[in-house]
Formats: sequence, structure tokens, C-alpha cells
Amino acid sequence: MIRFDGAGKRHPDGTVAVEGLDLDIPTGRTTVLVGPSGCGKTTLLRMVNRMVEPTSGRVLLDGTDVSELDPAKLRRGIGYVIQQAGLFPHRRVIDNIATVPYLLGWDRKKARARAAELLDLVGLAPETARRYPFQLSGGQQQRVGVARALAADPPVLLMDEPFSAVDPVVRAGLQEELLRLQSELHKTVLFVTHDIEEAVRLGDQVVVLRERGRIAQLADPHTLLTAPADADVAAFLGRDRGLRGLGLRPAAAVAVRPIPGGPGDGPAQRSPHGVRFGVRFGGWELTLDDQRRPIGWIDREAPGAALEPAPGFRPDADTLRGALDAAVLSPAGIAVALDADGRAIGTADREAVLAALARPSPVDIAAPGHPSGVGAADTSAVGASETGPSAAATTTVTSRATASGAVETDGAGGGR
Ligand SMILES: Nc1ncnc2c1ncn2[C@@H]1O[C@H](COP(=O)(O)OP(=O)(O)OP(=O)(O)O)[C@@H](O)[C@H]1O
Repeated sequence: MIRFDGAGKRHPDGTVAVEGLDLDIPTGRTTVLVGPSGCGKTTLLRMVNRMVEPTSGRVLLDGTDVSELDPAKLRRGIGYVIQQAGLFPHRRVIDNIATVPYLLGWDRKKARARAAELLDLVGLAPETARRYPFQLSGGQQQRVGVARALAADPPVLLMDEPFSAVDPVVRAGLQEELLRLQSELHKTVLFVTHDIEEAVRLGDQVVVLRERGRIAQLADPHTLLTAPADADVAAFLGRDRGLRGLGLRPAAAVAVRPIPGGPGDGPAQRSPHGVRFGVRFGGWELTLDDQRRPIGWIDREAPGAALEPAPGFRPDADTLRGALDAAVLSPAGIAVALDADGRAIGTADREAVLAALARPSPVDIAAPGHPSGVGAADTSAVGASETGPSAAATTTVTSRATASGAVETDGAGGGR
């Protein structure tokens, strides 16, 4: 555990960066420091590895005052990742990653083998090893930065706005990667960001700071978003904090309605792209391939129109935000629930997602089976009990041509 015990920093010019902070950073969890510019986030982070020395109070690492430890030795036991990665430009990626093992006196072969292992761990191709940092994208450089910080397997990782210099898509990928790594490695992570969205996504606990490193609120992300301590924190969280909260609730709360029928249940169609079948939802028809993977939506009122995309979500892996997004983006207003292989296991319309939002419990799965009487329900799907437009689903096959190729009805019995 890291403990800030009345820690403060007054600079020689009289600026008080941090004043008497008491804060515990639990072992094996991710704590995110968030707050406005200049509130002291970086100062706090750097107090841990003695890049900033407190002028009052102490910082304890597993009970030891860090001021009693040799700074160089201390830093070798603490991974440090900064914005723009801070890689050595003249060193190849493999040697950048192996920096701390070299400093620790590992032999070159062992250090490089460890670096290669880490390259893989952070999702970079083996051939990246021989490149120089300037030959990598910003996102790749950040991955190398994370790999370098992890090289000597330090128990503590300090991350100072590590993902803020990359575009939002790359950033989301890096955040996901960090969550995956952390679920395996269980480091004590202290992460600084300006971005509240990033904070609630990554943090087990989030510390909202005000000026001089004063704690405005310390809470888990869900509590923070649903019960901000005061009007200032609420304002900092932004007006869409309710929507953000959806990103913390599992999509398993959505009642997913099984798709009636399927390959083998009736005549299918053979197209140049293989066997497929359609399921009607009012004026829309969802087309699936013989593996039950969605191909797209067909507007039944507009024969010959292009196939529209069929956005999906994973009830077992996504959040309510993902489910809502899929339902909103679907031309039919219906999100397709998918399994890990991308196969449709059911559907959820907007009403079903909204019903899940309204329920206080994050997981609320109804018993399998539903009252619509369409039969042939896929009991492998999450059970469902919702009513609404999708309850009118019927299994049908059309012989109409679609945008992705002419369809020929052949009564192939599902193509098996
Ligand atoms: N060497 C220094 N001398 C004087 N004041 C300093 C020094 N370093 C930092 N400060 C001040 O200390 C305060 C806290 O700085 P710090 O960098 O910790 O803030 P921050 O929350 O990380 O900011 P940002 O989000 O903008 O990076 C700021 O007011 C800053 O201007």
C-alpha cells in the first residue's frame, strides 16, 4: 500500500502544490487521480518515486518512508509511464523495454527475452522489437512505454496521463489493454488523468482533487457518478454523468429475446455467400448466415435497397452503454446480442435496453422462455421477458434479392 501521510509540497517560490494530504492507495488495485489542471496530480505521483520530495508529511510504501530509500533503487521497483511515452529515441524498442533489467544487471539475453515477452503482452508484433521509437505510431509508443514500465515486474505502476497524446480510438484500445493487463497482473496502479471518462473506466477508486491536492471526493466510479459529494464535483463530472454511468453497468441486465428459428428449422436460402436466413421484425428483416452471424438488416418496404448494418453487443462482456449504442444505431431499433464468436443469440430492442436502465439491479435476467409463442426458442440465449416491437418476431424466409447478392430459395433445410 502507498500512504500519503499529511504529505505536502511547497515550492521555493512559495507555490503550494499540495497541502497536508492523507490518502491510501490500496495494493493490487487501480487508483485514479483526476482533477483540474494545476491541482497537484503530477506532484502527488512524483512524490511516490521521489522525483518530488515532500516539504511536509511523508509518503509510505508498504510502511516504509520513501525518503529513507535510495531513489535509484526505489525507482527500479516502480514502473513509471508518462505522456508521449518518453522512450529513448536512439535505442531500439527491445532495448527501450529492457532498460530496467539492464540497470538491474540482468544478462543481455535474459533481459531481451523478457522484453520480447512484454512486447507480446502489450499486443505488439515481434518485428516491432528492432524498430526505433520514431518508426512507431503514438499508440504503439505508449504500448512500449507500458512494456518498459513492467519489464522488471514492479509491484507499483505510476502512470501520468499516459494515453492523453493519442486519438480517442487508440486511447480506448490502450485503456482496454490496461484493464486486461491489470486483471492478470494486479499491480498497485496510481494513474493521473484530466479525463473523467478515463478515470471511471480504469479506476477501482477515483480521487477527485481540488487545488492544492485537496480531496473533493474519493469513491468507486459508480458511487462517484451516482452520488457526487457536492455541486462542484457534480459540475466536474459533467452533465452527462448519468450516461457515463451506463458504461459501468453490465449489459447482462438487458433482457435478451431469443431469435426464433435458425438454420435447420426451415427452408433457407442459398446465396453466393453461403446459406443464410432472415428473421422478420415488423418492417425489417435481420439476415443471418448459417453460423447465425448477422449480415445486416433489410428494409422490407424498400426492395432492392442496400443492406443496413446490424450493430450488436455482447451481453456477457459489454456494458449497458454498448447495448444502448447498438440499439440506437440499428436501423430497426433492435440490437443483436452476440456470443464471443459473433453469433446472434438474441435481440434487444430499445425498450428492452431502457427497461434495463430503469432497473436498480445491475443484473436482472429473466427465466428462459418467453410468452410470444413463436416456438423453437433458442434456450442457449439469455432468457427474456420483454414485450415490445420485437415480440412480434416471426421466422420467415424471403426469396427477394439483397444488396449482398442474389438469393435463390431452394428449401435447403438450413444448409446442413
Ligand atoms: N517547480 C515548481 N515551482 C513552482 N510551482 C510549481 C512547480 N511545479 C509545479 N508547480 C505548481 O504546483 C501546482 C501543481 O502542479 P502539478 O503539476 O502537480 O499539477 P497537475 O494537477 O498535475 O496539473 P496538470 O493537470 O496541468 O498537469 C501547480 O500550480 C503548478 O504550477
